[in-house]
Amino acid sequence: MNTPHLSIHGLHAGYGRARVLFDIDLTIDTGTIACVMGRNGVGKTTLLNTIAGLLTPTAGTITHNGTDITRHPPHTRTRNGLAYAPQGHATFAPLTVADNLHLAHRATRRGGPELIDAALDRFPRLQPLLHRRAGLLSGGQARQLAIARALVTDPTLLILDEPTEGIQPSIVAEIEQAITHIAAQGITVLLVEQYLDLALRLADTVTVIDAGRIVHSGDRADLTDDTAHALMAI
Ligand SMILES: Nc1ncnc2c1ncn2[C@@H]1O[C@H](COP(=O)(O)OP(=O)(O)OP(=O)(O)O)[C@@H](O)[C@H]1O
Repeated sequence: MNTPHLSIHGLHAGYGRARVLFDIDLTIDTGTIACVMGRNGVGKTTLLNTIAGLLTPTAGTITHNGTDITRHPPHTRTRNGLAYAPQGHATFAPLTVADNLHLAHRATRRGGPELIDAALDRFPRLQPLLHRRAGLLSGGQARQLAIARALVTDPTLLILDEPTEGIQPSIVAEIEQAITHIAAQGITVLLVEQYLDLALRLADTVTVIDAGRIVHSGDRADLTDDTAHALMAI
């Protein structure tokens, strides 16, 4: 039996008086890929931001690796092995690819320089671009850099918000392969993904959110593609 790596209980969150998430319960086992799905604006990014510590929940608890991190600031969560690649191009545009990786690596003080080599092995497309400014990368290259930046912090939990959004198919396939390898290394992956087919290929568990509440949560293996499509059409 797997050990729960991330446990969320009774989580409520929002922005001021705008309440967005209601009573979220979610448990993710070590080394599995959990996919959170739902239509635009249902609260997926809000959930990830709350887990990463960018937003303080109004109620509930978040436990990572056995530690209650609900009130921990984001940098403490990162030092304890949580890495977050947010939506969009989460890189420092004026810095080179190499400097982006070194900066992220130094910030956490977890592991040695071999982490940078390992991240580049995972995304070989970045290797010849090491001296290019991140702001000059294509959308797909920037997305790979954002995930590589998360990887060099030596995470035990990798959180990815729509890693394939707006990206050409060949790079989507590379990102899919990288996520599979990352989980096979024992890293737990929490993924928000709008592209249903990709999500269903990658996921061990699927959680569907609608209007800030979980409307489905379970093993991917127990979900037929038809049911998945029906859930996403809610
Ligand atoms: N900073 C903010 N201040 C106020 N309201 C916000 C803020 N960010 C998001 N919201 C609102 O919270 C709700 C949930 O947004 P969220 O980004 O979490 O949804 P989502 O499911 O990730 O959608 P998408 O797929 O479009 O990213 C939406 O109604 C959104 O307008």
